[in-house]
Order: sequence, then structure tokens, then C-alpha cells
Amino acid sequence: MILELDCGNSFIKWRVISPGGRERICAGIVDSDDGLFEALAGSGVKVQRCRLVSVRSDAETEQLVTRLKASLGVEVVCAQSSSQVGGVRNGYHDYQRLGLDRWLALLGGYHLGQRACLVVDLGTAVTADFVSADGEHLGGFICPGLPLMRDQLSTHTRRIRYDREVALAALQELEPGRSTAEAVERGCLLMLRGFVAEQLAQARSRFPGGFEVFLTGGDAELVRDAVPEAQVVPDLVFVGLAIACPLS
Ligand SMILES: Nc1ncnc2c1ncn2[C@@H]1O[C@H](COP(=O)(O)OP(=O)(O)OP(=O)(O)O)[C@@H](O)[C@H]1O
Ligand SMILES: CC(C)(CO)[C@@H](O)C(=O)NCCC(=O)O
Ligand SMILES: [K+]
Repeated sequence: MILELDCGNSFIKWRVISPGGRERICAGIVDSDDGLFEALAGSGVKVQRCRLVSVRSDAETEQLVTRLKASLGVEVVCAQSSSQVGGVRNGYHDYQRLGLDRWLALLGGYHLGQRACLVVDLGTAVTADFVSADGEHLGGFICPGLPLMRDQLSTHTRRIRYDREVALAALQELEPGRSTAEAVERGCLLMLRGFVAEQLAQARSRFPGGFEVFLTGGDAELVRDAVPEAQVVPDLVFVGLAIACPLS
């Protein structure tokens, strides 16, 4: 079995796939390293190999890798920055600065789409990246994701306060809010949808020959009806991880 990890700023997404990579055995989302080891122990699967991508600090990533090696007794392969992989060329001036989750998601998108693509990842941060039909990464955009937008509002104002359950209910529709929770939750979601719509408009003018749109990340579902033509691929980073870190 192969254990795959996507270590983001807020959560670790994990999954276990069959040795050939065709079958997904189990998967989950945890909010800490401890949570990961608990979930793995609970799943009862025997892991033989492990690969991961992390956008955490080098120290945090090394700590997790050390613990994985010790507790599972396996080698751990970490995705690394690269200027070129799988027919895609990194578009950053300094390719090492491009977030590895973005790099893998766009490798995955280009691999699945086989033509120009727009990849939008909606997590703690929201990112959009453009890849041309011939595999040139044209760069992208980063903005705060929904969790950061709402936290900033409540941190920097005195009267914006409401609890999490009210927030979830507020997103059932997008009429102008009649409570603080509705006004903030819907306002932030409209900002996200506006961002995604703008990326789509940019892709249309950049790629007149057509393109694929991929949505991924924990909040992808919240914007999907703003982009009916998009494919929602929750595991897109893992598609790219398999390309960047093939296990022989
Ligand atoms: N089961 C879940 N557990 C946690 N968050 C979830 C879950 N399902 C959906 N989400 C949403 O996913 C968002 C987090 O997205 P995601 O897990 O893609 O990124 P992240 O790890 O926080 O950050 P990064 O962008 O650095 O990967 C949260 O805002 C939350 O609303
Ligand atoms: C933007 C995030 C936080 C998204 O997870 C990550 O890709 C990252 O830390 N990137 C580094 C900065 C950059 O991509 O330019
Ligand atoms: K991510």
C-alpha cells in the first residue's frame, strides 16, 4: 500500500492507494500530525511506501517525515521544486518559490486535460494557475481563502462575531444577509466566486483555442456553480504527486 499526504497550512489530507495506484483504499483529513497517526492506526492498513507534498516549513516537514519513518518503517519521498516535469515548465522567475501544492495541482490538471488549463485550488489560501496547451506555466494568482477572510474580519472588528454553526447555515442561499453571519459568510463567498469568475474570463482571453478548468481544495464545492464547465477534482494534488514522485 502507498500512503500519500498533502500537508497544507491548516490540514493534512491523506489517502492510501493500492500498490499499483489504481485503487483508493481509504482517505481522510486531519488537523495535526497526531491526528494523522491516530487515523492511520485506526485504519489498520499496512503501508509499504509513502510520498508527500508539504507547504509547511522545512522544520515541520522534517519532523513529520522522521515520525513517519520511525512509526511506519518506510522510506518517505517528498515532492521537490523543479523547473520542468511531465511536459510542464514552471513559470516562476525563481521556480523554487512556487508553492509545491500549486505545482503538483497544475501538473495534475495538465496531465488530465491534455490541453491548456486553469487550475483553481480553494483552501486556506486560494490560488489560480494557468498552463498553456504546450505545457508552459504562465504564472498565477494567490488570494486569501474563505477561512482567512472570515477570520480577518472577526479579528479586526469589534462587532463581527457569530458561531460556526450559524455560519454553515448562512451559506444555504446568497440573498443579501439579514444577520451578521449571513452578511459576512455570503459576502466572502461572493468575493471567492468573483475571483473565480475573473480567472475564467482571463483564461478565455488567454486560451482562445479552448481550455479545461479544474477546481480542487476543501472549498471547491462552494464555487462550482459559478463555473459549470469546471471539473471538480478533490485529489488533483495527488494526481500531480504521482507524476512528480513516481515510485519505481
Ligand atoms: N472534512 C473537512 N475538514 C476540514 N475542512 C474541510 C473539510 N471539508 C471541506 N473543508 C473546507 O476546506 C477548507 C480547507 O481547505 P484545504 O483542506 O484544501 O486546505 P488547507 O489544508 O486548509 O490549506 P492549504 O490551502 O494550505 O492546503 C476549509 O475552509 C473548509 O471549509
Ligand atoms: C499559496 C499557498 C499557501 C497555497 O497553499 C502555497 O502554495 C504556498 O505557500 N506558496 C508559496 C508562495 C507562492 O506560491 O508563490
Ligand atoms: K492546498
